[in-house]
Amino acid sequence: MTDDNAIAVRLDHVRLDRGTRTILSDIDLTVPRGSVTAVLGPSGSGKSTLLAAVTGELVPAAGRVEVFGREVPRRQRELLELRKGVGVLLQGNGLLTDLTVAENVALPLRAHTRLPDEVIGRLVEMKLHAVGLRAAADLYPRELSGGMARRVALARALALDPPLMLYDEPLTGLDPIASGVITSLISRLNDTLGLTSIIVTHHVHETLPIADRAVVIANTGIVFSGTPEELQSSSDPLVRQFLDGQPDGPIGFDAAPRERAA
Ligand SMILES: Nc1ncnc2c1ncn2[C@@H]1O[C@H](COP(=O)(O)OP(=O)(O)OP(=O)(O)O)[C@@H](O)[C@H]1O
Repeated sequence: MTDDNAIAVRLDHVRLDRGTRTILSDIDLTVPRGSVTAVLGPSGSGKSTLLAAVTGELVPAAGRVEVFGREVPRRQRELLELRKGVGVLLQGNGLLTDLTVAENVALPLRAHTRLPDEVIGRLVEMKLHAVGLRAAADLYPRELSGGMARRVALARALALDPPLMLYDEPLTGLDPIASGVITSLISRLNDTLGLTSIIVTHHVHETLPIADRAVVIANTGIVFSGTPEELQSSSDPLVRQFLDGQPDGPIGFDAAPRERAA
């Protein structure tokens, strides 16, 4: 247990394995409440794996993961309770195609609350308003652009008013304008709703302007942690290779992450 209310997420000496492979090891990370933290790193470095440890989907092989001062529980019932407080926006949006936009956003409210239809309707309207899509309530996902679909998924992730938002590659597949809309929405929602946000991405240049903290993972560990300004001015060869997109250097882009003895 930590008594530090200023911390939303804390990883303490965490090791994360997938099967017999160690993906991340000895990870220490603190995410301050109210902040936007960008978790950056090359493809396959373990960014999504890190998020899976925060949602309790992946149990750490070693160490401890805390969300709002509580260790991420292993028992299903407690885990479900924790997950109600964690909004997750996945790359694929996960919208159900035979439901309207409003019905998609209502899903978490129907699954986790006993609110009357009328109240759910009002809440859905508010969430859609928050992402600028109130007028799209009766459309079906196939009628939406990629950027609109991502915003609907964002409204749905916000449905239960989670204090913590996790974004897994929120800009993938979006054009620069839609990317700009999503990044400014993430930032605005974080500030106006008093959330804490973790954004996992390889879109460094689009994400850093809205980030308070940046973390770079590579070669099974955290190779940088600091402010976006510190990141940009870092002369660490690993960090530079990643930021400048150089194929040769200390990060083996094409190689599978190194195996480590457990
Ligand atoms: N469910 C799983 N079972 C086994 N291996 C997995 C699983 N999920 C991910 N991995 C492996 O773990 C490593 C890290 O994957 P992860 O998806 O966390 O990386 P990432 O940094 O998010 O990559 P990307 O940017 O490509 O999504 C990869 O080598 C991947 O193949």
